[in-house]
Amino acid sequence: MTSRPPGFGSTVGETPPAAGGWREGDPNGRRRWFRGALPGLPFRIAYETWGTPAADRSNAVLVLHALTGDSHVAGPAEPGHPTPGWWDGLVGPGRALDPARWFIVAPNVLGGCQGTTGPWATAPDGRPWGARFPRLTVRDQVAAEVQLADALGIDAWAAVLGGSMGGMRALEWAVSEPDRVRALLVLAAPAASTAENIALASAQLHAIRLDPVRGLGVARRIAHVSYRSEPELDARFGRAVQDDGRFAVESYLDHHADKLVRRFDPASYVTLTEAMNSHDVGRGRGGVRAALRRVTARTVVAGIDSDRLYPLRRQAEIADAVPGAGDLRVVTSPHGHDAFLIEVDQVSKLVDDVLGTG
Ligand SMILES: CC(=O)SCCNC(=O)CCNC(=O)[C@H](O)C(C)(C)COP(=O)(O)OP(=O)(O)OC[C@H]1O[C@@H](n2cnc3c(N)ncnc32)[C@H](O)[C@@H]1OP(=O)(O)O
Ligand SMILES: N[C@@H](CCO)C(=O)O
Repeated sequence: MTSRPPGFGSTVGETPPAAGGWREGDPNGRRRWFRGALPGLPFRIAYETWGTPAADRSNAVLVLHALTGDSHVAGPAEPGHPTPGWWDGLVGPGRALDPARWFIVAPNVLGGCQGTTGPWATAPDGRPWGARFPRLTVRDQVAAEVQLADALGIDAWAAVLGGSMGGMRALEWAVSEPDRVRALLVLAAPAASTAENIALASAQLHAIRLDPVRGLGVARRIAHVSYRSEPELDARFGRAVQDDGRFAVESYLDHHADKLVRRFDPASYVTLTEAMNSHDVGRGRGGVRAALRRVTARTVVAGIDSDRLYPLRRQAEIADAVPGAGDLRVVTSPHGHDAFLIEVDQVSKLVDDVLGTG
């Protein structure tokens, strides 16, 4: 964790949280908070759980969300939370994550804006953190989640599951805390963010620094193109033009931008994007391959055949280096990176295999 360079984010973090943000309160009666501290950063983590912990906590599964996700893995849209659970189809009786068997824990990431401490929150001096919020790494985020596990009495997770940014944290958990992760699913995530990932993020960060609110919309448009595949966009929208004169694909991106701006904090988006840029499990550990050899979890690594953000070779690298990981698993989908949210049947099968319930 480092403080920001002088001048960083002069326009970032001064915006009030967007109206309707799911930052406070307990709208679904399941959200809980844990208070912890990293050096210079007292924090709270909002989390939701499903199911009942076994006396020895041996049935605990950690589910980690992606960039704009949160603790609401399952359940309907709610007041203040305009989207249903992001893996709603995976949680429930008879589903891959059955609360009758598993104690499912889903925290909102450190630096996020859906209940957990982020730049939107109040600093110890009583003023909003804003642009003073420390720069976080994925390792800091996992360190905070380790404190949550300690508080819940979970010595080792039966499984840690994550897609995209959640997959980065899942992998970091398995590398930094190998004794505490018995099984691991890394889905559509890399061992380290690549030059292209950082380049795409750079354009998004510049947009937000120019104008936090409109910039967040631009950032989402840039990002969303990378979340879908070129053939899909072509097949769905082609060159169609709407009555209002916009290309249909422009209108589609406008829609996703508007939705995100209404529910997400620009400064959190910056914090989380910078954390993803920091992601490199090999840093200070002798490189990626050496770091991945630390993993002792029963591991399933999966990618999506149409993912252009984290192409399959990024997951092949992980599957190749993690001891006993076996072959890379491939989710077949036209939808690109977002398939980790969309292809519920295929992802359920992966979760079954990780949990040994398939
Ligand atoms: C990790 C996380 O979990 S984040 C939380 C969930 N994720 C998000 O909200 C991220 C943003 N959304 C997405 O990434 C995707 O919508 C997913 C992955 C959730 C779902 O993907 P899909 O089912 O393929 O939805 P798709 O991307 O086609 O978007 C559908 C929306 O676009 C709208 N849309 C489609 N075509 C157009 C168009 N030409 N003009 C305007 N809007 C359009 C639809 O009306 C629909 O709107 P709604 O979501 O408000 O109902
Ligand atoms: N749609 C996903 C993509 C990033 O993985 C999100 O918004 O979190």
